[in-house]
Amino acid sequence: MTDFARAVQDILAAGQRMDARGWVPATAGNISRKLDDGRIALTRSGGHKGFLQAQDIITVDANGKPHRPEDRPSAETLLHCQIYQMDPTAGAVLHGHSVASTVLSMVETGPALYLSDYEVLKVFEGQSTHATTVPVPLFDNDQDIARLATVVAPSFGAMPAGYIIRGHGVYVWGKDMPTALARLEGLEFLLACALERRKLGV
Ligand SMILES: CSCCC(=O)C(=O)COP(=O)(O)O
Ligand SMILES: [Zn+2]
Repeated sequence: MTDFARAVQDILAAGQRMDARGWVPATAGNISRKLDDGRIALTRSGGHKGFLQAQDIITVDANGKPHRPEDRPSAETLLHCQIYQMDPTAGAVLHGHSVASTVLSMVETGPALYLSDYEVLKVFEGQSTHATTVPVPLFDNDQDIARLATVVAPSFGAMPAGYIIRGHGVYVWGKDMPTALARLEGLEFLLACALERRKLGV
């Protein structure tokens, strides 16, 4: 099996898993996987990410240019390319639109959400104890993705859990698809906990 064929399998399975958890409503979300030759396999723009088929996965270069000019890659391709560029260890990127990330990022007006004292924090890079605080940067949403990328850029290096676009959703990555999925599950679990605590007022 080729690396591209494996990447297609990874992306289809990730889409189904994210859909099962309610993180990719309607046509929301996008998913990518870096290939051994440096190309990026990612989802086409539009379509439900829980029902992806092999033909819904295309390849772009490191700048987001599709290898086949007729292909229309995800509208957020540049954010995927930026992550691969800023973190050379990244092998997969996941973007979802969960209720918790959407609501919390609109309620919190500061520059970040802070997650403290949860055992699950250990799912993130470099974390070995619950007794810590992990910041999740918040960036205002922008339909100009290139401009949004320039706003996100200075925060790379300080984002062990990924980041959130306000009122939009999360970006998470990892060295491979299983690692990216584990981090997404960890972050979404913690955001759900934070949302519950806000509802309880504790
Ligand atoms: C209805 S979701 C709006 C677009 C978006 O935020 C998204 O994640 C999906 O865009 P894509 O072009 O990757 O399908
Ligand atoms: Zn989105």
